[in-house]
Amino acid sequence: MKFRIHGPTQLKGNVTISGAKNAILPILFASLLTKEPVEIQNVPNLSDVESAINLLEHLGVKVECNGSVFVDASVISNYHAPYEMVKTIRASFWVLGPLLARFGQGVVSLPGGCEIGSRPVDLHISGLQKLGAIINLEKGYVNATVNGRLRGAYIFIDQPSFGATVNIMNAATLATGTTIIENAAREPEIVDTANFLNTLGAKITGAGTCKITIEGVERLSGGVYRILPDRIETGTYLVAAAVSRGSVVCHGTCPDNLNAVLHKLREAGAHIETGEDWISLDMRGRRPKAVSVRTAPYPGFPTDMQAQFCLLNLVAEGVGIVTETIFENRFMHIPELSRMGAKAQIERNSVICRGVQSLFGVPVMATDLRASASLVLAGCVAEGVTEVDRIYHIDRGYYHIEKKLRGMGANIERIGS
Ligand SMILES: CC(=O)N[C@H]1[C@@H](OP(=O)(O)OP(=O)(O)OC[C@H]2O[C@@H](n3ccc(=O)[nH]c3=O)[C@H](O)[C@@H]2O)O[C@H](CO)[C@@H](O)[C@@H]1O
Ligand SMILES: C=C(OP(=O)(O)O)C(=O)O
Repeated sequence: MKFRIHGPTQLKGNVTISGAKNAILPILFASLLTKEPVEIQNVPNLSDVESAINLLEHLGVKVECNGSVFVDASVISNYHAPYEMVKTIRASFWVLGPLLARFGQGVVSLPGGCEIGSRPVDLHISGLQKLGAIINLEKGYVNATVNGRLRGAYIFIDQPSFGATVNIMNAATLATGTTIIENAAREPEIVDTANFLNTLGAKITGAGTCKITIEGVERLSGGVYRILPDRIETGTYLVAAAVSRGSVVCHGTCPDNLNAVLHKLREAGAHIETGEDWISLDMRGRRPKAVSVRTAPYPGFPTDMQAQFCLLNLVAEGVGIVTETIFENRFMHIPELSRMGAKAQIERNSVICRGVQSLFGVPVMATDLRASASLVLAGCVAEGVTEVDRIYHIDRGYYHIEKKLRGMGANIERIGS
């Protein structure tokens, strides 16, 4: 499958934002913590969600998708997440905490590295060990058990890892006593996961700050929960308008979760207004100005918006430096954008972007989710035809990107089988 894009187009229009990928995935796995039925609303139709559901079904969970996603984890027949499934979706490592907490056992493949870096899971493992888990690494698998229930503990995470915070917080909901996670990640999706669990009767406070307190409960109930909007999808469509000198209104989003991104877009010359659940951006026909960004844990500038801002700088007026501090190999879009005429120079974990007036269309290869998004947006502003190959990466995290971009006037079609 490829996207074929004819450009350039000044993108203008309205986009409705879907539920957040990085919230639905931890929440789906957290549903394992209760034997009562759970209904999750506003679930984005993404291949990552499909992969997560496949893994839950492999464990014996009943899942029904019918507008909402209904999860019934009353009975589990399997505690084993095989490599074949974990490698397709790294987030599946989040089954470990819930399996241990509710069933006292879990065997999960080590996820290994991926396109953007080595992505270790040592902080997940040491956190679960502090909760009393006995963990052995055997032939690429994490084999974890606990005698009785997990036990609440004080856990200082060496760096504010999103993934480790989720795994430890979820596991601690069913532990005996109180767990404190210090130096916790603060992403809105952590807050969403905590809110979901609290809806089911968990006692989590402090999510969204660097100190999360979890008072363990014996069991969780069922419930209904609505996923928060995707802030990275929102940011991507805002950049789509910015790089094409166009305008967009993103509906059904949460402006408060995008402060760092909106700040940089304003610095780039965008006129931005926000309401309770919408954001509008208007370039008034002007070319963006280059901005320097440095990725950092939330509320800093998100690593998941880094590729899109590289593109912004590469078509902007001036020179911008983009520094990636979270993942060591997240510049795979740069060689592809250079083939489209961009002027970029990678120096260690920074890329110096010298804006050019226009890019030209060529065949390019998507390498990871956000890199793919930057290539698709580049295709929309480039002169001529761009073909973006390997778009399964983009389907992991963007629901119907071609339809949403067509709604903004893009000439983009999905081709091939
Ligand atoms: C800090 C950050 O921006 N995290 C992003 C990252 O979360 P994700 O959970 O993928 O990554 P982490 O937040 O866990 O990683 C942050 C840093 O900690 C390191 N690390 C992590 C776990 C561990 O056990 N050991 C270890 O050394 C990682 O290599 C990385 O350098 O991707 C998610 C999905 O795109 C985003 O929603 C998160 O905002
Ligand atoms: C890197 C991302 O996701 P994942 O952690 O699921 O690979 C992302 O959402 O940009």
